[in-house]
Amino acid sequence: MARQQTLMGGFAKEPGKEKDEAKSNNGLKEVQNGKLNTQGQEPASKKRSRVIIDDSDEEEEEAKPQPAAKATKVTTKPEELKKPSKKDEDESMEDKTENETDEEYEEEEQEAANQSAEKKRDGEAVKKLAAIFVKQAPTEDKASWKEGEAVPYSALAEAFTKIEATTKRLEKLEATTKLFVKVIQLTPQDLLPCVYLCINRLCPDYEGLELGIGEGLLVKSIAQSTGRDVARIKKDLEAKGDLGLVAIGSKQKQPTMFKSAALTIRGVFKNLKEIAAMTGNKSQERKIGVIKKLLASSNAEEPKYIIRSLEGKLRIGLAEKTVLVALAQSVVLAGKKGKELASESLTQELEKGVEIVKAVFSELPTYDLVVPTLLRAGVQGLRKECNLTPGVPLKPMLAKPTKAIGEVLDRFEGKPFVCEYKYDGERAQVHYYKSGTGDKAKSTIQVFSRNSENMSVKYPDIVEQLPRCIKEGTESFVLDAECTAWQKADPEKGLPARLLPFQELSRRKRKDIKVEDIKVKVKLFAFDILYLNGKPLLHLDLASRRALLQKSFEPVQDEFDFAISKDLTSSEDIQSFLDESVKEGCEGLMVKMLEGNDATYEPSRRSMNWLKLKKDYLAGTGDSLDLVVIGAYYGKGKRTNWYGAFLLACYDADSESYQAVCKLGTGFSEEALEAHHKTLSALEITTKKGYYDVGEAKPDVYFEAKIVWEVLAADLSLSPVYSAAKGLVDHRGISLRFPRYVRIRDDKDPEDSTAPDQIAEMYRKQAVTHHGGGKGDEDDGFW
Ligand SMILES: Nc1ncnc2c1ncn2[C@@H]1O[C@H](COP(=O)(O)OP(=O)(O)OP(=O)(O)O)[C@@H](O)[C@H]1O
Ligand SMILES: [Mg+2]
Ligand SMILES: [Mg+2]
Repeated sequence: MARQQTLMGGFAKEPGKEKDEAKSNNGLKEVQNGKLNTQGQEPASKKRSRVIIDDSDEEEEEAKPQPAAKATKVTTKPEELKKPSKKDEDESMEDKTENETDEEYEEEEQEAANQSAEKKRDGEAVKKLAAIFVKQAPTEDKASWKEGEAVPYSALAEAFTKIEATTKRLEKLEATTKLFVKVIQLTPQDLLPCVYLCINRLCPDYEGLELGIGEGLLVKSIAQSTGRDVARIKKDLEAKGDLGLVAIGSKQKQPTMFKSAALTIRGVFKNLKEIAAMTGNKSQERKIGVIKKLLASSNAEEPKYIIRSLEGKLRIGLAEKTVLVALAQSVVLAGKKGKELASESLTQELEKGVEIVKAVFSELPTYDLVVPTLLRAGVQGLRKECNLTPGVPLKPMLAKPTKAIGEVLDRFEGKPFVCEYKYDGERAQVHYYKSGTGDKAKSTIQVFSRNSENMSVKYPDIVEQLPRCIKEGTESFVLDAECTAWQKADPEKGLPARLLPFQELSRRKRKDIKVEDIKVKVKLFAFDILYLNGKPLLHLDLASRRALLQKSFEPVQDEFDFAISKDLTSSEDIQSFLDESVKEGCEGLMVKMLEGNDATYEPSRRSMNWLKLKKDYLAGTGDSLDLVVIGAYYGKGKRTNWYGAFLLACYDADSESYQAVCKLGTGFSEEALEAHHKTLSALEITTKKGYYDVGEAKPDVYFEAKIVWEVLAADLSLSPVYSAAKGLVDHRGISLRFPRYVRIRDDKDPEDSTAPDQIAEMYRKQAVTHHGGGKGDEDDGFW
């Protein structure tokens, strides 16, 4: 059966998708041959549809979609942050010198607790779960379907209902693991779509297919499928605030005429993919057609989850990292029965499994390869076969903000570090690999954004320029670099070549770009290398990686260079290097640990081993924030035609909710206000979304959460009005004082906006700095 062979998520056999399917099957074939190598694959060149400023006539459902569980960071529970165990406390007390301040104690305890919290939490969860599984083997649970049959969607909806009903991570993990175990035992080919539905995604980010269907279209679909008026549905939506619930309610009001075939996991997943891929003429009607069918066949809680999946927000509190832990555990558990489960070593085996799956996934973040390999070769096989592979972008390492040079020196405590220019452009992860031999040999260059979006279409000039900087002997690589707007020297006017500000870069078109038409030239500044000639380099320290980087590439005028760097130690030298970087058009410096275990590359982590020191740090909050526009206030006086101010929010990945953080009305030029009005008015929605937590804020209109803005503030304060980071520092939320608009961040998705715990950290740090000095705490990135 064709369907059963397409483990890789390529169920659809529609015209125009053969390439994808070939790619998927190709990946599968290679995995089955016991060799994992995506190098023979075609580059994924599908582009994500995005909202573009000045392009607001795009249809609603074509707007930039937002997947739900795209958690890219860990939010450590506040109670775990604040209360290190008694033992930890005792141990850390021993090291302290007399003259350290209380704030420093707190900061250090917090840092230590934070660093190990995630590991401990996973370890404990695994132990507790093992105990549960020993008592009641998940492998012996009854399933609602038979071996080999397509897994019914109801099995997933039931698991979702359990997961949604609890706030305990352990219970969420247990329900997810049990479902996966059954799927592996009875219908393993459905595991991949099952995992994707749990994280509410359709494919890896770099393939660019996303959910996030607009409210209007969903309302219409519900109306048509249940024979109710659009106006009534909207009324219900205002009352209930959740389209999922509205869908269930509407179905209950509908007379049941005949019973249609039950939905299956693979069927729903295939339909979601089809809907997301529909574009162009009549796509709106076609989408409604598929959604209507899905709703017609759905029962009980199913319509709720279908609608929420389509919206792009599942909101059952199931973070991707929990799904990944469940995946690892279920693979370990699936083959075990009775006695084997009771064995002492089960806990260790589960812990090891989780560790391996997480480590491998951070290097090769694609379920399309990880899931089939796990099914075929188990956890041990996964470690052997799956590694960082050019063609599959990894989540970049991120930096911690600092407020003063003293803080940088404190952090590195005499260990060697390097200061580099912090270029103000766009992050570019450049992949290069060769495939085929002889006449068929070809090399592929791909440029990925910080969101793993394929930017090769936006930057055909990088693709064209790149081969010139590659030295002989460099056969394959993954580079970490910043792509900046660049002005060539003008000898006639006597002007030297120079960096251009970020705004110039954002003027570039995103689609249909021809190299000859490009006005804004770009230059690439490489600062790291993650893979070279067939070998991943993540585990080497930065000093070694840098040496390899410099050995393998050469600067090309106006096209490619290494990030300018200096190994400095004194604060005076750092200060003058910072001033110099700013004079050259940079944002400041990046300061990085150079040697030892703390200098490895940590994918997706906002690490203490990379610090950013920006020119405008020295006053204010230390860093700008990237916030989502969720509402607006009508303008007065000169601004009557446009919005006068906006309601901004941060994104909390754990609760999949947007938390209001401030009202913003300054920093805009008239042109900017006009352009924002054009973009945002197309995103207006009927009522506040259930997942917007706005506290006491009362904007005049709400928007779909799509647009991210960079914002600066004088400082942060506790607020009875706004809900951001509520409970992390205080029972009140945190708000920005004197916020001002800086620019649009179209390289960030709403889910990549500043997180509540970053805001809490900025607030705490500000309080500490008022007392002089103090360290930030480690953020565990995705993990
Ligand atoms: N030498 C460098 N080393 C590392 N990153 C650099 C360097 N020069 C410029 N960058 C850029 O700086 C970014 C980190 O600082 P920045 O404040 O711009 O982050 P951001 O994109 O706003 O994200 P966030 O604020 O979430 O960290 C990197 O992601 C990278 O794009
Ligand atoms: Mg930047
Ligand atoms: Mg930033």
